[in-house]
Amino acid sequence: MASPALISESEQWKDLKQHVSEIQTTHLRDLMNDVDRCQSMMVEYEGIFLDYSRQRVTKETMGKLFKLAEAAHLKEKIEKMYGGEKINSTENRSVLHVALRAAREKEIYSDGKNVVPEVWQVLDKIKDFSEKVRSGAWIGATGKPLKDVVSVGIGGSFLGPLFVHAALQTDAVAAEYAKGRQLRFLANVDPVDVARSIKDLDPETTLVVVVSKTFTTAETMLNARTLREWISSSLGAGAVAKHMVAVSTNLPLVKDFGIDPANAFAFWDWVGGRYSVCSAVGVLPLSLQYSFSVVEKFLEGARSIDNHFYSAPFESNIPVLVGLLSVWNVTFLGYPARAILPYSQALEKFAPHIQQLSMESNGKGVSIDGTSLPFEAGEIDFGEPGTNGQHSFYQLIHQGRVIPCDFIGAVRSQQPIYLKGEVVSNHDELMSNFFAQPDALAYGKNPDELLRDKVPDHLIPHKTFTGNRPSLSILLPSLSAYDIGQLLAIYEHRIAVQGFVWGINSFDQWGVELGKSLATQVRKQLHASRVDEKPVQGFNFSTTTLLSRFLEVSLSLSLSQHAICALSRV
Ligand SMILES: O=P(O)(O)OC[C@H]1O[C@H](O)[C@H](O)[C@@H](O)[C@@H]1O
Repeated sequence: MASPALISESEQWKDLKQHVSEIQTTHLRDLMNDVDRCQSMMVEYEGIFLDYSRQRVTKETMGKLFKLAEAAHLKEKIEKMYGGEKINSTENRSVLHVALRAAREKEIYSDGKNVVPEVWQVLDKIKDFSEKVRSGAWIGATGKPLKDVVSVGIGGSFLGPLFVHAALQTDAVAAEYAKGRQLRFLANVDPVDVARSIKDLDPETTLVVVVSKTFTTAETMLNARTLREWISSSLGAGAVAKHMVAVSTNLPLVKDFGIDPANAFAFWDWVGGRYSVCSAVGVLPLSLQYSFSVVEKFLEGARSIDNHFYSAPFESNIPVLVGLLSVWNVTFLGYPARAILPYSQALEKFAPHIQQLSMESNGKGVSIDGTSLPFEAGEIDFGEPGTNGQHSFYQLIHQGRVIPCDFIGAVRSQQPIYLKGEVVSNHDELMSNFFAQPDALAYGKNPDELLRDKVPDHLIPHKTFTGNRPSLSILLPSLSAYDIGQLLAIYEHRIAVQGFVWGINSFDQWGVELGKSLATQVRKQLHASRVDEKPVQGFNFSTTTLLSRFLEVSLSLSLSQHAICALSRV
């Protein structure tokens, strides 16, 4: 029998819908008393411990979710992805970020061609180039070694590498390799970001890596031209060849830009931007900073999860479990958001990366066949490292809106401190919160308990915690490059699981196009008004008013003065 066009028409979906009312009668306070249930909701893989007992699910719910996964052909979809089928059907592309971290001898095909050899060709090239730069064998135009790197890119060409960089910065092994070197990122087209990214850097000792899958992204290309100007105005146009390299799928445009194709690092259209951190997009800048050997460990970590995701039964498959739980929370329980709460400062850029990964992948309103979805897909991701978040937005999570939370912690700190005379080490202090918060959310505090605590009557409603707020906990052994690779891959695959079950295309992003094309119209208008004093036209009343005001106030600055201002500040 053919599958229904929409997963929401399946019996398994309807069954879960009905099951919601049963779950609504439960409270986590009671569910947590069932040790057998809790035990069944703990999974371990290579020292990564997942505890999802604080989700609003019973064993029966999980059984129904596994049946839903079957109805959605989850296993087949995963196999299609790994098999290089063009599952990104609106762009007619394979989705093969798993090939980016495949072992050298592995075979993964796209369009009938094993892509692994070319992946390793680029990885070998990165290893060779990064070793040359790091050892001083590759020198700048004035003969000095290049110790600083500015990686210019935005979106998927920025957020993943930034997350990994932030995480490796305090890892003892990685930090040792990074001594005396700096890695910075330039993403925003805001000239303020240009100024920040090159503050106190010397073009003579700086290498600029332009990272853009398409090599057409307006922000990145203007930033790249700006840094090209920064280099050539100081060292001469000939210096660009020694101080600028590129990562892209569009090598002809790299050449047109003036970067020697020999210094271009390729990737392929079967790598989505937000899934590209394991391509040269992340591997090149990170290898320049931390050495290829460290980054290779990161790739190996991601690979271990790729194998786990592909082969583990759903009941013990971490990405599948957390993906199904998110589908349950978003679509069946109606919780629109998810908080990413790493109890680790090293993971401070994890939530921003997951925001793009998740919201650009699953923020869709139609099924893969183009049918409007009669249910909500995608979720609002946000987060901050604990404990900072506790002193900020946790109030809302405890007593306001219900937001399923991901608590992420590590057994070992990257930077342990134990002060003599303190009750616990600094890491144990941090982790006390990691263990306490999920129970506070699950159990809450009821009026009877407050009465027993002699809380005055008028404060009881204010001090009551309803509890029954779902969370899951992921405890990693440590935060080495390997662990970071694993964490990344868990979330990449989790998001794919969600999209596969919802029946959407998680690998396109048409929703970002409209704003871009309207910006092109505005850009033309700004140019015409500033250079030829043309009036604002073709926009609605509000935009015309706002644009005219912007132009009137700033028109006194001519275009050339703008250029001078920007460059002098640079
Ligand atoms: O790497 P690029 O081609 O410069 O693209 C950078 C980013 O811009 C686009 O608008 C997409 O929304 C992102 O998915 C992409 O990562």
